Amino acid sequence: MKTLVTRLGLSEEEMAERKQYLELGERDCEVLRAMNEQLGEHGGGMADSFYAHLLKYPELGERLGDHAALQRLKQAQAVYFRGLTAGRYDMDYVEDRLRVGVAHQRIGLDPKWYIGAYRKYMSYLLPVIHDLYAGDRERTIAACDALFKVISLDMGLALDTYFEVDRQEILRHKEYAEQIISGLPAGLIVLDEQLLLRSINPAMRRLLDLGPRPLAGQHLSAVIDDPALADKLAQVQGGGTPALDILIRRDVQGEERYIDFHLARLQLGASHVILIIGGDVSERIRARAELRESEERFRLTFSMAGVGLAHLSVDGRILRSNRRLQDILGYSEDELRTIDYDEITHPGDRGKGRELLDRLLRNEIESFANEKRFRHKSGRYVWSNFTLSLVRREDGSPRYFISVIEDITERKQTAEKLIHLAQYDALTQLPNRTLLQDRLLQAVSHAGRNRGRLAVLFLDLDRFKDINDSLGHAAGDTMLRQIAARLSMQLRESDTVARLGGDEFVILLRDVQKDEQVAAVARKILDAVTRQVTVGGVEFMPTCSIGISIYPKDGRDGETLLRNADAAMYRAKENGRNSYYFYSEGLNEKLLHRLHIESGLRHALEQNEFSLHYQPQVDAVSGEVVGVEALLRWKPSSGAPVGPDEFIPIAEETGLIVPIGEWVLREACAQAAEWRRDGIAPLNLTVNVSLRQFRSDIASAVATVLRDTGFDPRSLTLELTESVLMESPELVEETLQKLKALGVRIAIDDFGTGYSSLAYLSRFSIDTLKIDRTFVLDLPDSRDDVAIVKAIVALGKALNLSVVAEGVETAEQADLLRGERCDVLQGYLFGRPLPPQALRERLLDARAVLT
Ligand SMILES: Nc1nc2c(ncn2[C@@H]2O[C@@H]3COP(=O)(O)O[C@H]4[C@@H](O)[C@H](n5cnc6c(=O)[nH]c(N)nc65)O[C@@H]4COP(=O)(O)O[C@H]3[C@H]2O)c(=O)[nH]1
Repeated sequence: MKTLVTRLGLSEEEMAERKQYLELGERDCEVLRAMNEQLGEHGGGMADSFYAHLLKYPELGERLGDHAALQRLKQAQAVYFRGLTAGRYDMDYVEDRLRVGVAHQRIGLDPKWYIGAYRKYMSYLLPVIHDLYAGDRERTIAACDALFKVISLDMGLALDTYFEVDRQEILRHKEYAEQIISGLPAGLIVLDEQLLLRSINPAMRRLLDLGPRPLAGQHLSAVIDDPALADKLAQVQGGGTPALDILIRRDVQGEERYIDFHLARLQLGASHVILIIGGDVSERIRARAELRESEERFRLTFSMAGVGLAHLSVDGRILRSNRRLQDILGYSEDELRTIDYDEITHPGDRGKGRELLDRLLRNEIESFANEKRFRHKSGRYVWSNFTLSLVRREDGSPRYFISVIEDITERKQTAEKLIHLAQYDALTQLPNRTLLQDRLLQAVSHAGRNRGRLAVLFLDLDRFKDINDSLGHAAGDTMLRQIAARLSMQLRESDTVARLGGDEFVILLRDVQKDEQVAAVARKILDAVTRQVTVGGVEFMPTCSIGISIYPKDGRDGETLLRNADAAMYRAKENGRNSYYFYSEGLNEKLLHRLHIESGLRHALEQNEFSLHYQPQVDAVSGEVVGVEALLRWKPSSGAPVGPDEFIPIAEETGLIVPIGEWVLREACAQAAEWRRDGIAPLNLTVNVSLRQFRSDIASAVATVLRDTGFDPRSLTLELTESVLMESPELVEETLQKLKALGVRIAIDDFGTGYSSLAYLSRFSIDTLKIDRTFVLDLPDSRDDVAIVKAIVALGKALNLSVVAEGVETAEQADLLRGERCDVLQGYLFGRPLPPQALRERLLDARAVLT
């Protein structure tokens, strides 16, 4: 109550002022006090009649409550009436009055009822007063006047209470509304018709960055000055549109902000207000812009991507495709829409990835990739790296697939080429050693499982090195290609012909039953190879040697089979070339021995392991030594001497004979020159020249040696075998002419053992024929040999050639040869090949005997 008193400003002074204004003085108080005592007996009746009147109005009845409440009210009313005329109107009185006012206001007793009740009180009291003062006009008027004054004071207080309580109520509502408005997340401005701000909430202040400054009464343009808004406001003012939306971009503290304003008109009686509700939608706008941007980015990435991209429906139709995919597959976007991938997938790749696709659909993997071939519109196939991923809806159900197709055709082709290069021989296109080993492995394990047999044929061309050396590599290559083609034609699909390198080929025959069968194939191959080839304009009759090993008896793995076939091939070569040979145990030892010799030979020259022996040649008639034949000896530092019959063919094959032969020539010429200087009569020096040497520009080698040693060319005879002369006639003729031009003589060794025609004897400028010792051996007993010897000597005489017989071991042989007019004899009968010193002594001795 004290608060109410304070709020109403009812201080002592105020009350004094009110009383003064109502002219309520002490005299009135005395009148009222005097009356109060006499009114005492009317208190109850007054309250009864008062309430009886009130209860006539049902609306009031409800408010006054039940009987008990009514009794309490009546008593309170009686106290009130007594207080009214008690004559003490101090602050306690004021509080009492206010209390009653508050109680009335609370039960909803409007002032009209209150004032009406006073009227009832007054109407009751006036006759009572009249009776009380028994017509004393002055006292009656004084009492009524005092009563009016105090009632007016009371009413004033009651009305103040009503107003104040109402005001408080209104203030509470207002505060409530303001709390709601200021708590709103949306900004709110209320404008009057003149667009002056009535209120603005904190959210709007924040939106517009206005701070706390007072704004009420200011024009809207002071806070938002935007023509678009002004335009919309005009529409809302006009009343045509009840609500409008507008988006405004503002710069707030350097930051771009978007505010969505919602304008509404609110009619309040005859006037109206305008509500502006605003919200910051920057995030939404930004998100939308970002989404648009990202969609644009995606669109660009999709269409410009360097790989083929497509969106596929869950049932596999192409919904959308990019440019690259259209290029890769050769279809337009519209055409692709009518195609599903399966249709254009290579039949061999169709089921590929099915399991992965199921896993993708079951959400076990996010994507998968595999390599597939797709049919280009032109019909050709394109190799692709195909990746598929799945885009799902929010509920997890499949929405569409994204496929990425990368054209890897070129990469695949390169890889295939590389594989081909790695497995095939570039020159002949035959499988190379790697692929052969693979096939061997397969064949061996297949044969092992099926108790089968297979054959490995190791083939080496005879004298291929000579072709390479004399005609060059291009010619050699042509030859190899031709041989490769011939070999391939001889074999079945299931067999393999491989080239190991150089002139070595290997043939793998599967499912062979008997050795005869293999031998038949080997013969067929020999026949196929031995057919004339024209290489570099020169005609050749190639031959080859074949070594054969059989699984399982000659080896249980590819490597052993190859090694043993190789060993057998060497044996075939030793057997006279153009033949085949089956591997047998012990062959490897021979091969090892051969390899041993070969490696020893490579160092023999520099290790000074060679020496020369000289075998005398005597005049058949006088018995005088007229010449010597230089014969090569090799004593490896690490072992026993090796005979020339053994190492010369190897030196020949490996080409080592060229430097070795040159050494022989130089050594022999130097030796003979030395003997000459020692005073030994001029001797004819015979030096053997092999085919290989002959081809390697022998003429210039001889010229150099002769110049260096100063040996007389006319005393030098080069001994060639018939096989040298069987070489290409042009080459032989040209070389022989060069040699003749140097002044050296030419002898044919082993005459009669070869197959060549006799024509070359006259065609080439041959000086000497040497009768092979095989014809001498059985003289004079063998009539055939006697006949041959006679024929050779006769031929030599007819062609004006000197004839030498070698291998003369007995006097009978010598007699017969002498009798046939053979010119020179050579053999153990006249002397074995001797080291230079021994020979020197012998020659010096002979000279001593002669002199
Ligand atoms: N049974 C028997 N043999 C006799 C008799 N008189 C000589 N001989 C042997 O017969 C061979 C004669 O040499 P060839 O026919 O040119 O046969 C030579 C020749 O073809 C080759 N050779 C030797 N030295 C050289 C060389 O420096 N260069 C080349 N390219 N080949 C050579 O090696 C072959 C063998 O030479 P050698 O072992 O020294 O064997 C020599 C010699 O020792 C005889 O009365 N009875």
